Amino acid sequence: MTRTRAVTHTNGAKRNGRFDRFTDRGSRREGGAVEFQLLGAVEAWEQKLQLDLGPRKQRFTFAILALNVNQLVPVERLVDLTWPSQPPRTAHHAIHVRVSRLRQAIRQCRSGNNDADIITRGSAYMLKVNPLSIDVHRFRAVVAGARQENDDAVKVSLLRHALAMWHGPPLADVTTPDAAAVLCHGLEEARLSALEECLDAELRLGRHAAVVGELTDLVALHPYRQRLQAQLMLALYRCGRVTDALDAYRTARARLADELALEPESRLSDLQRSILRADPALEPPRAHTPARTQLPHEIWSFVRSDARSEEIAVEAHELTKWFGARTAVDSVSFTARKGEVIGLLGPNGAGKTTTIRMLSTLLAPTGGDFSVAGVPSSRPADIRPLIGVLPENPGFPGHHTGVEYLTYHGRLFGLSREEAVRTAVKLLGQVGLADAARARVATYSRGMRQRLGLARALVNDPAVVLLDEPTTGLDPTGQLEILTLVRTIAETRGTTVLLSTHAVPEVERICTGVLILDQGRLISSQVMT
Ligand SMILES: Nc1ncnc2c1ncn2[C@@H]1O[C@H](COP(=O)(O)OP(=O)(O)OP(=O)(O)O)[C@@H](O)[C@H]1O
Repeated sequence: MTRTRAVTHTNGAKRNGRFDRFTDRGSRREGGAVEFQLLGAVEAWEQKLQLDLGPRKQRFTFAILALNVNQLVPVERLVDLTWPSQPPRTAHHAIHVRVSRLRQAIRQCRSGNNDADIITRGSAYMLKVNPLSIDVHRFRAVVAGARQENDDAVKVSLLRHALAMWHGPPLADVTTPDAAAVLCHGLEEARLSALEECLDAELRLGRHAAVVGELTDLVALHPYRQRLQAQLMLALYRCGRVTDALDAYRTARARLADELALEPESRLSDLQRSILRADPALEPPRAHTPARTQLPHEIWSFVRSDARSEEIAVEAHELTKWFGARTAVDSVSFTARKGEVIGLLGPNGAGKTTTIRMLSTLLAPTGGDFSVAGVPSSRPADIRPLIGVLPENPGFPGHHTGVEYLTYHGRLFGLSREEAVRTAVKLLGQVGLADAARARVATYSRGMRQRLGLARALVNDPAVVLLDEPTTGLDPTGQLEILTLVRTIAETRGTTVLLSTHAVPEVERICTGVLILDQGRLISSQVMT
């Protein structure tokens, strides 16, 4: 028997990277604190339950109090903001009623860690709560924390986490964009700056291929932001698309001249000159050495899903499978902990798929056993809700749209129709398929289908994701996209990933540990540094 423990990171970014970019509610951690959302629709959530904050105008009042959390807001100010031109005679009374109802709603769910309350002082109101339970304030705190980070991988994960708190324009369902812009002064600029910083860090990490598409879209949306233009030029250049990089410069310069009568900033013109002379300084950096996060504990504890990095997610004990006289998997034992990405590496016929299929409960082991999140393999029906699986050749019904397909799977896991649709839309956004959500799967490329398969594997918010050769058949860009997604899933959700592959570079790129199989036996295990 070979007994292996594929753990003990030296990689601080991966070990600490349990921020829940993919669980869009940071509050879904233990303790049941309520999370208030202003970035998009104005909502309140306690775990997976939505708290009713009342009709639109009542939620608008709440939004003002939440933006000014722990500060007294005079009722006059609430009246002015609610009725900018001519308040009705009953305005004060109306605000009073709204605040009373909001107070009731908030107090109703004062379970667990929720200590939110609205207090009255004279003719002013104050929402009293930890500011980090409000997404706007948490966004700013996480971005500020990310700026202190020296490790670009951690910086990127934090910034992506912060950016994923945005579900739409601030206060989207309670007021007009103009009024929201006045109330949320500087917030959109803060979002764009965070995005630019994140993309700079991605480029420093050598992830130009992964971000070039995102940058192309961003430049189209924000044609006058020269930092984005420069990032796009650099990404294109590093992808070997020198002509496109120079075209991007020409387009930017022409647009600035025609529409704003401006010359490009030196960052653009210098970059263009560097590209023309193939300056070696533009080459992508070498692999980076991660450092420990420096995020302050208070913010960190709001960001990551939990601190139990030693929690065992999968434990296999002498796992064995025979097919007749053939031994496909032979006494394989290992442990994988929460948030690890473990590569199952080996040549054809090594037993990778059979191992994945046993852990997926599709095949019963001939010998040995395993557990997932503490549930033993003798209870496969209880394991299934804890895992997400992307098989080697997943079948997709081409006539369904992406959103229909994921909604269907969400329903299979017991989500209400509304929850299933919401989950489907959220996951499609997270795997980069938002634009294709309503297109039929038959029209998806192979890379898009693999991303859809990953989204499907996440529908039930699993503790463990099992991926069988997820990059097979993809071009290098598609491979990189899938690998980046897989790493992000582990870093942001704390999900444990077991991934089978033939490819050593894939393991080197994203795995925290590797199990090497040959002829069914575990011949080596290593922690990746
Ligand atoms: N259903 C089956 N019936 C009989 N033999 C099987 C079956 N499934 C797998 N095997 C055998 O078990 C061994 C391990 O196969 P497995 O598919 O797990 O390997 P693998 O490492 O995933 O290979 P590949 O990289 O080619 O997918 C092989 O010798 C294979 O022929």
